[in-house]
Amino acid sequence: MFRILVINPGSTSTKLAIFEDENEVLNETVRHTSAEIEPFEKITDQYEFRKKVIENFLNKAGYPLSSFSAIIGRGGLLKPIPGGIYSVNEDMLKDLKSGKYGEHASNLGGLIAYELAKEVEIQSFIADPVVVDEMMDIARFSGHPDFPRKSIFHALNQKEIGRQLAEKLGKDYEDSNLIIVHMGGGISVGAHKKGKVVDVNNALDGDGPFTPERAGTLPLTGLIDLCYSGKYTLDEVKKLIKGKGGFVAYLNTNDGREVQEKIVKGDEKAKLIYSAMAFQVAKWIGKFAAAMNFEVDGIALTGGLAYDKDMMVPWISERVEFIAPVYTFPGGDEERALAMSAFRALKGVQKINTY
Ligand SMILES: Nc1ncnc2c1ncn2[C@@H]1O[C@H](COP(=O)(O)OP(=O)(O)OP(=O)(O)O)[C@@H](O)[C@H]1O
Ligand SMILES: CCCC(=O)O
Repeated sequence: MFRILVINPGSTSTKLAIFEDENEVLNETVRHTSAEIEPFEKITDQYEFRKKVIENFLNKAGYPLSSFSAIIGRGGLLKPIPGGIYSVNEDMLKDLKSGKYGEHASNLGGLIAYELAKEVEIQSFIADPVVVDEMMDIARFSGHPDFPRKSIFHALNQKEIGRQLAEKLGKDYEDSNLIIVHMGGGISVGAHKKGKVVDVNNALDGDGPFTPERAGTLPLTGLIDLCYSGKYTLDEVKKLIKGKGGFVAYLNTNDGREVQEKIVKGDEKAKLIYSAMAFQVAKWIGKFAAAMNFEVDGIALTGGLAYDKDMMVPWISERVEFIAPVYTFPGGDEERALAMSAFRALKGVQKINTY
């Protein structure tokens, strides 16, 4: 029996799971408020904070590190690579630590998996990192050659949910046209055409709907003026867009459930902001339906906000269900997707890639 520890650091949470072969033994989501995260200037500064969360989880669960066969973490901003499982090696560690390809919570997945695995001399992996790139060439244009569009998104969950949605529709993933919307701390909307994510918003880089903690696409001239106003440093502007944008900027929270509670208590501003997010998500779904000539078999809503079946889900669905049937996969299935990659690699039935 293989016992696998799964580490999934998201922008607003750390999700942890223990699998024994294909069976999930434990799964816990530790949520991090914006007040908790804000003091950390860089993602790597969160290393000790997140590692402690994992150690507490293991202590509480009563599983010593030495009882695991392998550790798999969600990764990470790396050079663009094909999907699959990768062992964490020195080159990967260097890129994750330096933030050469950017900063994201999932960079910590590979880093912490490696350090913990080293302590007990077991293998560490990452799988389907956020940089998986299957974009069609026509989608790479932004409008200026200095700014090509990039494929950075919730690849792990989008691929897993794509497969689950295709199965629900009685089709093969490789033979379906799907739109998958992951709504977490960040939001990505992906056009999955015959098993490839041919177009997707860059969820990290001012491209897409606004999110619980990100500004999404902004009016460009206003942003340029702000950059040159002398009021903000470069890091402050970056934080304004990612970390202090979206719900955080409008409502001072990154928690969708808190926004819901405000709405239920009659807060009209909260209702308007929450419905504006649903409106923007629906518009991006329409955009990617056009990217697939409106030949869409199904639409999936997943990520934390897809738990909200009273407001977020119906407010999006009512605008887009004429395109294709809408299904929800609340939360997603990232931990299982990671664990199954590690399981297949340990069994020797999936090739382990070298970064
Ligand atoms: N029942 C719920 N209703 C509404 N919002 C919810 C619910 N449960 C979680 N959320 C919200 O979903 C968001 C977090 O989603 P998720 O856990 O998928 O994100 P994450 O893993 O932190 O980040 P990301 O998925 O972008 O990497 C938060 O705003 C959280 O408050
Ligand atoms: C880039 C995908 C993950 C996120 O939005 O946080």
